[in-house]
Amino acid sequence: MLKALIEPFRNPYPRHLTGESVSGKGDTGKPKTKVQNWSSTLRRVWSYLALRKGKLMLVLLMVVLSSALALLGPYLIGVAVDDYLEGGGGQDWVYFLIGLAVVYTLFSLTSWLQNIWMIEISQETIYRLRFDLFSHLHKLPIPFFGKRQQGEIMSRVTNDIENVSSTLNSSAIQIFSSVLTLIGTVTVMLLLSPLLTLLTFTVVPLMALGMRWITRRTGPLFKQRQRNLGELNGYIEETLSGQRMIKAFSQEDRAIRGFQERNERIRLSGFWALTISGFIPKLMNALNNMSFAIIAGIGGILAIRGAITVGIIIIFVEYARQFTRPLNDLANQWNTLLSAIAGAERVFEVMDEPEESSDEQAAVELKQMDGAIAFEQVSFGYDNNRPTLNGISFKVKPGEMIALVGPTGAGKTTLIQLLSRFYDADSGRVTVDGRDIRSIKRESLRSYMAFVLQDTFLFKGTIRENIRFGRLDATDEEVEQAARLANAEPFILRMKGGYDKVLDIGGSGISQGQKQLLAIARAILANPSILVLDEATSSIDTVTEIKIQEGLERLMEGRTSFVIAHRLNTIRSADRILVLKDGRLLEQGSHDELLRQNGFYRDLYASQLRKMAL
Ligand SMILES: Nc1ncnc2c1ncn2[C@@H]1O[C@H](COP(=O)(O)OP(=O)(O)OP(=O)(O)O)[C@@H](O)[C@H]1O
Repeated sequence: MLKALIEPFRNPYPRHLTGESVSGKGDTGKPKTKVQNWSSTLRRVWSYLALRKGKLMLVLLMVVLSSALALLGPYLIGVAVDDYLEGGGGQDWVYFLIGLAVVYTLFSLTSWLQNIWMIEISQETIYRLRFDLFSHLHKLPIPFFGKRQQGEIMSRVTNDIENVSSTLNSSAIQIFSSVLTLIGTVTVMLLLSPLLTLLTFTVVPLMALGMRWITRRTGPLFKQRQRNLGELNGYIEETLSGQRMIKAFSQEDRAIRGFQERNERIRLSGFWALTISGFIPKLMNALNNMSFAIIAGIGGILAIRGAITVGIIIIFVEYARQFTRPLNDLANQWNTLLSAIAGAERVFEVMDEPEESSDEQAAVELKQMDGAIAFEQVSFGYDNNRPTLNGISFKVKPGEMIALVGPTGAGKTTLIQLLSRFYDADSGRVTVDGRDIRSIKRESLRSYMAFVLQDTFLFKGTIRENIRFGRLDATDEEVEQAARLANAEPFILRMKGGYDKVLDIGGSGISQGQKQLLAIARAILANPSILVLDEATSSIDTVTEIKIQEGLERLMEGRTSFVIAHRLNTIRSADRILVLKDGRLLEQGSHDELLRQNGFYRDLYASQLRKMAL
């Protein structure tokens, strides 16, 4: 009902043109205003707001008061005029003036109070919501992140929450106050003069028709402009992230031309959309003036006939303005409200994602781990129809070094994911020190493991902090000792600032090899019982490679290690090699044993040797 009433008054300017933030898939700038489940989303937003129920009631009281005071002001002016004309002689003017001053001061006070209290409530609500969302994200299982783009998740924590926040701050209260003002104005108008009220309303259908006529034309143009804008954003992102490639192939001019074409399309659609919608304020003004003319003209005749007073005409002129303002406000806030509810829904969608299944009731904390591992007939598939690992069985003694080899997609990484319980086996079991890993608390299991991956993640922070990530309570001395063992110290000390040098996100200022050395230092500090190494495939200079090798050997000493191996010398020195192909464990044994078997491994090894020789 409300929606139908305000629909024609909706602001045709999409919010990105008016500088407001939009929710949605971030870079496309496309607002997502489709709400799937209104009632449950609103109920959940309410459950957050209700934590400040008392304050909220005070805000609502202020809204009611300020709306009533907004009605009272013009009414007092009208009464004052009548009083003067009816021979009051003006003696009461002082009282009316004082009355008006009190009304408008109270109006400002109540508006100000509702504003600051609502800011307090909304900021606290958003603070809780953001916290709940972020902590929930950290409890979600790895497959959740595999299924979604990082940017999309980010947009929920930032854009969507921001959207809810800005709506709670202003729109929610404004909508409530607009509805009250609208109801109040119409009621008082009807009480004063039903005939004049009807006449004032004659312009409303005209306004609605005019707005509809214009927005029907501008709507598609704005949509077009939004699509063009999304396209341009995508293009900018693509060309910026592909800068190296563009420069390497001297494609700068082509990139600029591509930008120009898209930019031109936005200019054209924007020009027409804004030009046509520019008629709206003019139309509203003209019709407003028309309503004033009707009130003054017909009101004048009615006043001469004694049906109404001049004061009532003045009240009507003011109320007519007050009547169209909330209609416009409501129409403009409607988009914001829809977008915020959609944003809240997207936030709750993530919060409804099931957490990483909780540990079994009987799951235990490990006091220590020797590092004996067994896979017993383990099968697993990312999707149910296609097994990625099939009946894998092997045993590893504590301290053994196992090389995992096999063609790309064979299942090497998946096997490690099962060992660290990022995923659970569909059938069969994985044991550590003879205990099914499902009966060990995940956190406890992972605390005995460390990973040195190809793509070492470095945080924005000092080198010292980055190494300390391996064990947060390590002393400076322990951090430096780990860096020395990892062979990382010489390069750290050569850098300006040494251990206190601040690294950028992703460690953009240091080389691939140096990142690996830091990762090794981190793992040494963690002192794990089980170590997982994913050897770098990219070429690293020989000197760094020797340093990495030495660091790794020190790291692996006395620990059970799994190496996803690409280097021949690693493979050769492994205690045992597991050869995987198409999710099956094809062969296992030492390098010499496998060569003697004359099977798949021998072919793989021969092809590696050929590559090295080239
Ligand atoms: N998150 C995932 N969802 C669905 N399928 C996946 C997922 N991760 C890997 N796969 C698929 O599982 C199979 C095994 O992948 P896995 O990463 O374990 O192979 P790999 O032997 O480590 O390969 P590489 O040497 O290229 O890293 C592949 O077919 C891969 O496409």
